[in-house]
Amino acid sequence: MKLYRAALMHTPGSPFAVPDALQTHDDGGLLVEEGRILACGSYPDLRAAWPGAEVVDLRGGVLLPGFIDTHVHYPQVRVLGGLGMGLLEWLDKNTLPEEARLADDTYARAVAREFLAALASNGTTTALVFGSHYASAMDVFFGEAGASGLRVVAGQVVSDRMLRPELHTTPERTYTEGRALIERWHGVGRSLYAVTPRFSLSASEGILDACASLLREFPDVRFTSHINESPREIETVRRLFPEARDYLDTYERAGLVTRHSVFAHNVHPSNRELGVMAEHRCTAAHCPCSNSSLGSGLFPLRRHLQAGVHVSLGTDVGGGTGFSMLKEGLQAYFMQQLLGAEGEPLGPAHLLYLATRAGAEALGLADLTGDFGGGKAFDAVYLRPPPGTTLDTVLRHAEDPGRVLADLFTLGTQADVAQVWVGGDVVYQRAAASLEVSV
Ligand SMILES: Nc1nc2[nH]cnc2c(=O)[nH]1
Ligand SMILES: [Zn+2]
Repeated sequence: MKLYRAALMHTPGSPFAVPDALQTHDDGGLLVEEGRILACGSYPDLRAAWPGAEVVDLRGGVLLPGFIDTHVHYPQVRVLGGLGMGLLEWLDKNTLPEEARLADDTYARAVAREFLAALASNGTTTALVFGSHYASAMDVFFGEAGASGLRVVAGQVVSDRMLRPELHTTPERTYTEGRALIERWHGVGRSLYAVTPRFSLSASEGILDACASLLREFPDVRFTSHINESPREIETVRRLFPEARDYLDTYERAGLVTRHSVFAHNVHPSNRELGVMAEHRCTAAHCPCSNSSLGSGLFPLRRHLQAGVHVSLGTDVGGGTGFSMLKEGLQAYFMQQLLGAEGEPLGPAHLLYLATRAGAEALGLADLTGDFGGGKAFDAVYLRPPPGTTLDTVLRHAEDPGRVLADLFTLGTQADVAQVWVGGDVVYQRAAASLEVSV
């Protein structure tokens, strides 16, 4: 039994629903046994109640629940930085040529390792991962994900039009390869499967129906895709699906809008779409860095909240600008500021919730991870800025926990991530002298 001692913060509730959702302990303790949290509270109280527990002294930094990235592309880590393009040009010129390279398993393995290492070193402990178009690259990915210790929900991406021929499949292969991957990997270790048509623009009704068949056969499997990202994309989908009422309807008619569905972006939704999403309790994964970089638009967070649609956060690497969920939270804040009177004012508690607990809820994993509640897995990120950095200076002068959290989102980077745990296992440790001091 270990007692981790640090300043700690988490959001067991939603700050969009309750005013005191942020819980903090300046001198906090987390009691952990076999990777599970037994208790979370003030260190002196826990120390008195469990005097025999081994103390891990992490004072000087802040312990947060591990970040949960609900939209990130495994094959795109090497093509980050493709600036100056809108979505469709960016896919065509920057991204799809790289995705085709994952036909080679050796290449795919190197990319998978880089990708998983980047998640862990940024403090992300759970990710909903858009996969590769190649089934063999997904076998490689799930193998590497198991070795990394991270929680991943991932699936083979499927498309049968409008991309490039080597990335296209058929409804039949969608079903047979998807089924084989689910049987091999869903529920194995910390991995789950997500059925993943790329977007309706590149999917025939046949492909969407094959995806629905998989979901009917494996009801516990998750679903993810893109929606309502850029005006040109939306217009093309309208032309490709003349019968559909709107973009969501292309998925809805196939039976793909469920509690297990996570739709990335949704920057330009209609009120009807928001109503249906709320009714089916699916999630919009907001990706503010990507929406800014690709010029997709300003996410209408308030309209989602007013309609009752659940919202989580994603980095959308490589349309986004990196793996940091701290940066993503800050960009979400910026975009609501830029919306003026239509923006939803976000405080640090909202940013922490969006980066952690909201993702766990989106993925149906809120009983397992996303906050430090008793019985949950010890999935955590320890942020400790190197001495002399601006964040280090600012934190020394922060007057209350809310301000500490705001400072972490404003100034925190990958360099401030000192250690990361999943289920009590260390999955990342910054190269330095050991931070664990047992007393
Ligand atoms: N941002 C983003 N949008 C997409 N829509 C279809 N594919 C993609 C992708 O790879 N990135
Ligand atoms: Zn994406």
